[in-house]
Amino acid sequence: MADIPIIDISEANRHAARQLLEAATDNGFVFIKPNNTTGISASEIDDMFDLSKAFFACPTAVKSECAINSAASGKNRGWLGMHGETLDPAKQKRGDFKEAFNFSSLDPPQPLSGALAPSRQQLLAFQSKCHALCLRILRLFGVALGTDPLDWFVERHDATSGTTGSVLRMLYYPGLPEDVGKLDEVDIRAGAHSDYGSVTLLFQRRGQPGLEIWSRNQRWESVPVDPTGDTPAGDALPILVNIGDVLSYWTNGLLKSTVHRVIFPKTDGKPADHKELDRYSMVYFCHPLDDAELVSVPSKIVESLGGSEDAKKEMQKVKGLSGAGKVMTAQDHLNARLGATYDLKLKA
Ligand SMILES: O=C(O)CCC(=O)C(=O)O
Ligand SMILES: [Fe+2]
Repeated sequence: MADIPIIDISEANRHAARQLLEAATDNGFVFIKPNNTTGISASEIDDMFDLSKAFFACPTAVKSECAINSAASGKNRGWLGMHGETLDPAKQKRGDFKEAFNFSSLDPPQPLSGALAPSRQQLLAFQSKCHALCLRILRLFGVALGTDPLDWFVERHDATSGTTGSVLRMLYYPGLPEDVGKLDEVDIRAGAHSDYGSVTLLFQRRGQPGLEIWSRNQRWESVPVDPTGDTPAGDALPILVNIGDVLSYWTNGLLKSTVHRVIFPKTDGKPADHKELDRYSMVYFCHPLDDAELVSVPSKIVESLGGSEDAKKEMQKVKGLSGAGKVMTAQDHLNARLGATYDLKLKA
């Protein structure tokens, strides 16, 4: 099991900022203790999972009405069918064994079909609560790093002052679709990748494991669904938070954007073929404003501790994407990353 701490980020915990920073510089993953501070209740999360299940159960023709990257949905919004994305193209022969639905609050509103059609307000409310939680976490990182100003990260995520690539994503990994035949060794539910934005929130379900991280011990370690082991039924599970590439770039690699993947459930070390081993998860990918620049955050701590050799290599890659002499923006970076994992050309 991966070593991922559970942190209480309420005012009552005076050490929250330091604890968050420690986790972020270690494995780059942390659980947030559910309480009133997160602003997201157990029933709101359950309702979202009910909605997700109902949507993915709709006929393909219905889901296709809001297909991802269609002219109607717009870029990176809408429904993505089985194998529609390949998160680790160097390794995978087939795309990810998953379906997804990406929702963003940008104008014009994206089309919603099937079970989602009457639920726009619910999606908007949930995504805005996720964003508020991310801002709280970003504020704490600013405090922990002594950034100048302390809200340097927060200011770059102020959704009232520009557009962003932030997306709420529902994910469905079916047990084992009947038509796939035998699984190949490299077949995977979600290929190894790091997240592209600043902070990611992940909501998981009891009894539906599968997430693994490439830990500081240089091996795959599984991430628990309930890290306390005994969260009472009906209570919210801790929310998983991980650092994305942008927050890593801003901090010269001090905060770790850790590679992770989702594997098929196994019995006796082999992929299981039980239909009941579906996995549903929900992710909020928090991104900075499109025009935010990928530069180092003003912080003495980042100056003195950031800039490991690995981080420098990563930063060079990003600089390579932006072209000579030009500072890359969050939008340039996101477009480059999305373009590598699926076809971004808008279709009719
Ligand atoms: O479903 C999961 O647990 C993780 C999904 C994920 O890592 C992603 O979509 O970026
Ligand atoms: Fe991810």
